[in-house]
Amino acid sequence: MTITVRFAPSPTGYIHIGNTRIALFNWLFALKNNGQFILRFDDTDTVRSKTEYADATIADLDWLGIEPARIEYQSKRIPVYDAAAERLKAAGVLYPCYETSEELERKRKLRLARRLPPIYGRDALKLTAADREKLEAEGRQPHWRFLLPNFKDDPFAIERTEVHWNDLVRDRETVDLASLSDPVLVREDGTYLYTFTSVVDDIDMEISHIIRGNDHITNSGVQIAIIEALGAKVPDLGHINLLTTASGEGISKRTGALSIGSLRRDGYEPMAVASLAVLIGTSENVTAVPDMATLADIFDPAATSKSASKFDPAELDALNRALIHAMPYAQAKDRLAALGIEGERAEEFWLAVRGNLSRISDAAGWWKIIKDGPATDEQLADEDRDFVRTAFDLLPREPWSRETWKLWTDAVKIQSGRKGKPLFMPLRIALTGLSSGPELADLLPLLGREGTLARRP
Ligand SMILES: Nc1ncnc2c1ncn2[C@@H]1O[C@H](COP(=O)(O)OP(=O)(O)OP(=O)(O)O)[C@@H](O)[C@H]1O
Repeated sequence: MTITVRFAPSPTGYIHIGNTRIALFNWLFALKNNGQFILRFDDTDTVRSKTEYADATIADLDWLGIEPARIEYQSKRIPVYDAAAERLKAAGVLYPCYETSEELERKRKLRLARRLPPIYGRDALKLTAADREKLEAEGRQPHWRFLLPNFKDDPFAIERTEVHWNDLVRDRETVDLASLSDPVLVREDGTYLYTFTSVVDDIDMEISHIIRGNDHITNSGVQIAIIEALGAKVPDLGHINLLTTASGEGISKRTGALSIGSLRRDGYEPMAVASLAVLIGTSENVTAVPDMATLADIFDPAATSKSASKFDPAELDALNRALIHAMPYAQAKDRLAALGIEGERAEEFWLAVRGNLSRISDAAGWWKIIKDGPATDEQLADEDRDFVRTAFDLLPREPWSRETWKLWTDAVKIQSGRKGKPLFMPLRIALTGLSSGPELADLLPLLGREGTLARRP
């Protein structure tokens, strides 16, 4: 079987870490199974959907390393939905309703008062052709509901009807259709709802596995009924737990919080974001995975927990540092060049400083310290000034290597009687203007004898 998956966001805002978890689950599933990944924009809501958001989503996915085999826009596929809607109408399972929202609300209250479930009572099914003509003559346009199957001859009886599937993540899953209203699939203005367009596209695009957030579980029950009414095979389904903020709040595109764009601008590495977005809330250890192929090997949708998981940016910081600390120069090269860090010593510089960086952009500060002189954060204490001056007189001759620092400080130790922090810290401050940073053994060859002497207080 060809594996085809899709990520189907609505372009109504910038995708966030929660959406990204779903995009990545689909992408890794495709990678692992030699399948294809379709990006499909659910942009039928023409008021809220914006091209700018769709373009930003493509760019965000690209930054993460997700390259869709196809990009589809539902707004360009209306004739496909028209044809499928006609088929459901012809089969008698898509029926016109004329109630206004006020009328529906009144009926809902009446049902509650009668201790009936507050769902749509299917009154429209009782309308005759003459009733409908009359309503339309009054200027009412119908919206169309899908008749959920109730396996009884009497369509007015709402019997207990359960839909089951074996979820990739949650094992046996059940939705009781009797507790749901017949869903509206076509609005009064003829536009289609997501519940419908998504099913039609999943069939048309031969989606083999639908992997999405567990906010869609009820939808899935309804959609299975629609897929069956259209005579198609139900894809395998997997519902992934949702991510919340560190304080437990929901994440929505509407707020813009934890958007991929903002994480990228904050200097996080794509694989730090991907590692956390995929491994959080699973039984796997959360580690910084250096590339997608390795993440695909580790990835196991069945290991996902059923309850929501908190996305903590502090964890992202730790993963980001771990990736940078181990990052080869070749991988950082272009971004370092964009910071002005290039030339024959750039690689040596990178290897010296990467262990101290939280972001690649932090390298610029160290490059400046090496090129232009110490930072001004820390000043030498008066009592250390003479000690440092004398120490500089003991600097070894060139050529300089990683051993130079030890040679130098051994000599300084003998001459001054100082050791440990009282010996090293004043030298570090004189050389860098900071009280912490990369190994001085690595910095000395970069500074060279002349550059080091220039820092003599
Ligand atoms: N917090 C979340 N955690 C995990 N998955 C999520 C989260 N929010 C949405 N998703 C999933 O992202 C995919 C794209 O959904 P959609 O575009 O509707 O996103 P949304 O953020 O829920 O949208 P909106 O905020 O506009 O309502 C869906 O599979 C959905 O289940």
